[in-house]
Amino acid sequence: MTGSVPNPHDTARILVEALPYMQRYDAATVVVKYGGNAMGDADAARWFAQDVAILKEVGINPVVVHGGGPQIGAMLERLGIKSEFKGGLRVTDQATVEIVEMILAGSINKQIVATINAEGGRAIGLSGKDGGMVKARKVTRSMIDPATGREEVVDLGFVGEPDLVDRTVLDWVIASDLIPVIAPVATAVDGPQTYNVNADTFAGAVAGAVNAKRLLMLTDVPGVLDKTGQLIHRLSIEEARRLIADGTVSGGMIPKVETCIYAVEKGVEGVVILDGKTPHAVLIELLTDGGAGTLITR
Ligand SMILES: Nc1ncnc2c1ncn2[C@@H]1O[C@H](COP(=O)(O)OP(=O)(O)O)[C@@H](O)[C@H]1O
Ligand SMILES: CC(=O)N[C@@H](CCC(=O)OP(=O)(O)O)C(=O)O
Repeated sequence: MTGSVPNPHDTARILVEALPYMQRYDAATVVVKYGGNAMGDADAARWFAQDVAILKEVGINPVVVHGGGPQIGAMLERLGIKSEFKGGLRVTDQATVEIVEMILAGSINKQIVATINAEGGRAIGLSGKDGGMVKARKVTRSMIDPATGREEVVDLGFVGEPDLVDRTVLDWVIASDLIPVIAPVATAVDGPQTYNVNADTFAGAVAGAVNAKRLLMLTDVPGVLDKTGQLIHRLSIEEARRLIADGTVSGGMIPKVETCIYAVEKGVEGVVILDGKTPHAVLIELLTDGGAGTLITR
């Protein structure tokens, strides 16, 4: 940022240009999934926090769901705990789930809350456990074993997917001047066991439950890329499914695109996968013509 003072006329023009967008999203809920790879440096964290605080201030209701995959990975490595991903999901034993909760619901959640608050917002940190918001069931996946070529069921341990979302607490928070910031850990449907939930999947479940108008998925790539590395600007659900099936979409992008499909089917009007490291990505996407990334719609 330069230190130059903006011309007041330019500021007024910018605000007027944003007016139709503010009206379009007035009182709407927008779920923003803030991926661990999108978090970047202190400047990027501040831009994100400013965007979220401004949205709330102009009458839009942001709900932040955050990840932290790389940060969990770094802590597991420091502790000498081996970790592997299968189909984009972290295999999670009891020791790992304890670290996952510590990093997600602890340090990262509080860091995001503190940064939003430092920018004048009023954020409150929650996890899927709070208020019984999200109950998870164990994920079962069958995958092709590369060694044998045979399909087999893989046990991912304490990896869950949202089974029930109770929106009661979220509704209270959304109706207040608080901005909810949610870590993707949940309890089991049938007891207090902690489950590690992929943050994309979690964000999709929350967006569906609160009838969000938009779901923004902030990551570290410009959006969904085709086989030649070019950005795909728009995708239908069918096209998105095809990209997963033919392997164009792989790794961490799989749960992201699956989530987009789920959210659109649940009635979210549009889901956008975009680069969260570009300055003010959220504001530009919602309040200007300059939206970037991949828009997935019906
Ligand atoms: N077709 C694709 N287009 C874009 N990214 C892809 C694609 N296939 C796989 N990826 C990978 O998915 C990653 C994003 O997922 P992930 O690392 O889980 O991000 P986040 O932490 O933001 O959730 C990208 O950095 C990229 O390496
Ligand atoms: C089951 C599973 O894979 N959980 C994820 C939760 C965090 C996450 O999803 O973070 P990002 O959004 O930064 O990728 C993990 O353990 O890394």
